[in-house]
Amino acid sequence: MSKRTAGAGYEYANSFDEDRYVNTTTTTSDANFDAKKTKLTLQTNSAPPPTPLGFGPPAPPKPPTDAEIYAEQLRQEANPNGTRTSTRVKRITTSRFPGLTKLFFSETPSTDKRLRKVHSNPNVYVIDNFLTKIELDHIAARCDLDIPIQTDYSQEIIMKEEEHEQTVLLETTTVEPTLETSVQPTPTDHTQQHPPAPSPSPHPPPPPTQQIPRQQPQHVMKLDEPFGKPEPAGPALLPLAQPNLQSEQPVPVVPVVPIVAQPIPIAQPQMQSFATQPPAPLSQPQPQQTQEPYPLQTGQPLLAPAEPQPVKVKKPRKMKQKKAAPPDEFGLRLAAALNASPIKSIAIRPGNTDGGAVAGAAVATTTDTTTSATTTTTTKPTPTPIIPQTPLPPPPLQPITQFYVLGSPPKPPTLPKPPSTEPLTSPYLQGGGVKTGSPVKKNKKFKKSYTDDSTTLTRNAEDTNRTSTFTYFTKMEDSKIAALEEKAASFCGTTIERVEPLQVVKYNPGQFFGAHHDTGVLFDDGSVEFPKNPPRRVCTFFVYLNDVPLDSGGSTRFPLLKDSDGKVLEVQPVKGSAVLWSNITKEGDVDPLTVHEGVAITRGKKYGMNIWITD
Ligand SMILES: O=C(O)CCC(=O)C(=O)O
Ligand SMILES: [Fe+2]
Repeated sequence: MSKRTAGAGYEYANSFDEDRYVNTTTTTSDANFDAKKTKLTLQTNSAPPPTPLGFGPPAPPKPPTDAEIYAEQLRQEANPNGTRTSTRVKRITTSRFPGLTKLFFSETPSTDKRLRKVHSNPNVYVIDNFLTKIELDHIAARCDLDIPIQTDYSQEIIMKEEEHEQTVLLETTTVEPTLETSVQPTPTDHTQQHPPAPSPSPHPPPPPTQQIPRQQPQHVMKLDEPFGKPEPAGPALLPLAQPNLQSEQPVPVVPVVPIVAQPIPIAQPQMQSFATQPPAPLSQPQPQQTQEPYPLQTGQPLLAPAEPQPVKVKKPRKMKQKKAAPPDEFGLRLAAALNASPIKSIAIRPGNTDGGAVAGAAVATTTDTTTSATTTTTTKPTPTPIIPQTPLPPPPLQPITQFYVLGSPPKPPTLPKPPSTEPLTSPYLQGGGVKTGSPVKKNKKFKKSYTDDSTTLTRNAEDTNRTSTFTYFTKMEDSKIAALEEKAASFCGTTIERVEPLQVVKYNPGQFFGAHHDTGVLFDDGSVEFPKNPPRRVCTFFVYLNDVPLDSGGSTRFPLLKDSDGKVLEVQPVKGSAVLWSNITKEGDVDPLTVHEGVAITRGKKYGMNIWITD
C-alpha cells in the first residue's frame, strides 16, 4: 500500500515540529499500517468507483532502487527485531473542545449567523467575510501578495513607520540651538532629562554658545532602539520652541513640519551661525555643503532645486579639515527618514517618548505649518536669505537638519536604503505581549512542498501531489495576526494556543494541491493514517484571500462529500471568506471524509490561508 501524500502537515513538521509527521513508514510495516488505519467508508449508496479519489492501480513490482535499499536499512536500524515500534493512536478527546464539538457534531444546528452550512455529514461551513479588509490588506502586504489593497491601510502603516523614524530623529537631534535671543531659560533641567550617550556619538552636537547653557550631549537614540525607553517627564523640547513662537503659551504638543517640503536653508545660515562659534572639528563648514546639501537618495530634494539663487558665501576660514568619515548607518537612516514621503506633521509629547503615547498622539494637522530648523538657530543676518515659497510663520525649533548636516559627510556617492528586513520596533505594533515587527516588511518566501516519495522511497523529494507553494506567519507575529488567531479560535470555542502558525498558500496558473487530508496521511485506498500523538489538526479554516472566477478552476474540492444528487462539494474562492470543517469525527478519530484538494487554477492566481486548530 503506498502513501499517497504526506498530508498538509509535512511542511509544517519541517518548520514547527520536526517529530510530527516524520517518517512513520520507516518504523512500521505496511501490515501494521493497515491495522492502524481508519478505513474509509464511502458515503455514496452506489458501489464505490474503483478509484474514488482518482488513484491509479498500484505500481508494478520493480527491482529495489538505491533509495529502497537505503530505506530498508533505516527500517532495520530502527526496528531490528521486526517488532512493532509504533504506539497506539490516541484519539482526540473531543470533550476538551466543547465549542468545536458543538459546532460540528451537535444535533442542534449552530445559531451563529455567520456560519453557512454547506454540507451536513460531516459538517462543513462557509463563513462570509471572515477576514476584515484590514486583515486582508495586512496579510497581502506582509506576504507581498499580488492582490489590490482595498483600504488605505498600507498608507497608514507607512505613515506610522515614518512617524516612528521622525520621532526617533527628533529625539536624536534635540540639539540646543545657538540662540542668542531672549530665550527664557526653561525651568527643566535638561541635563537630567537626557543622560549622556553611553558611547561617543558619531554626530556630535554643535559647539556650545556662551549665551545659553547647553545641554549635555544629547541622548542619541539608535533607530532600532525600542520605544518606551524611560524618559523623565518634562517638556524636553519646549525651550527650543520659544524665541519666535507666536502662540501665547508653549503647548505640549508641537507640530512638526514636513522636512522635505522646506526650501531649507540647511547649510548656509548654519554655516554662518557656526562660523561665529568656537571651532569644533566636525562642525567646520565645508564649501560643498554651502552649495549643495547632503544629497538624498531619491524623492524630493531638501533644497528647492529649481531656481538656483545667487549664493554669496562668506568664505570659511581655512582650517585643517578632518577627512569626512564614510556614511555610517545612522546617517543613512537619517537620510532615509528625511527623504521619506512627506508626512503632514507629528506631535511630540514632551517628556514622553513612549512609543504608544507618541503614536497615540500622532496628529495629522496641516501641511502649511512650515518652519525651518536652522533659521531659528541663528540671529546673525545671513548673506543669502532663503526665500520661502509662502510667508513662513516664525519657525519654532527643530535643529534636525543642522545636526544632520554637521554630522554627515558631503556628497556620498550612493545612499542605500536601510535593509527592509531589519526589524523595526514600531510603536504601532507594541502592546499585549505581542511580538513587534514592521508591518511593511516583506520577508516571506513562498516555498515548495517536499515529501517522502512513497514509490521511490526517496526522502525530501519534490511533492508531486502539491505544486502550489506556501509560507508562514510566526505565531502571533504581530497584533493583527494574533487577533486573527484569536478570532479563529473563538469561532471553535477554543483558545489561541491551539492555533497553529498561520500558513499562506499561493497557486500560480496550473498549480494545484492534490487530494490530501489535513491531519493524517492519505493512502491510495482512501484510508487515512491518524498521527499517533498531538498536536493534530482538529479542524481547518481555509481562508480565501482573493476571488477566483468560476471558470478559472481553483476551487476547494471535497471528493467524498456529495449532495443527494451525487454532486461533489466544491467551494469557489471568494475574497475574505473561509471554508471551515472538522478533520475528526465525533468519536475523536480521524475523519477520512474530509479529504480535499486545491483544484488547479487555470489562470490568474489563487491565494489562501490555512488556520488549523490542533488538539
Ligand atoms: O487550496 C485549497 O483550496 C485547499 C488548500 C488546502 O487544502 C491546504 O492547503 O491544506
Ligand atoms: Fe488541506
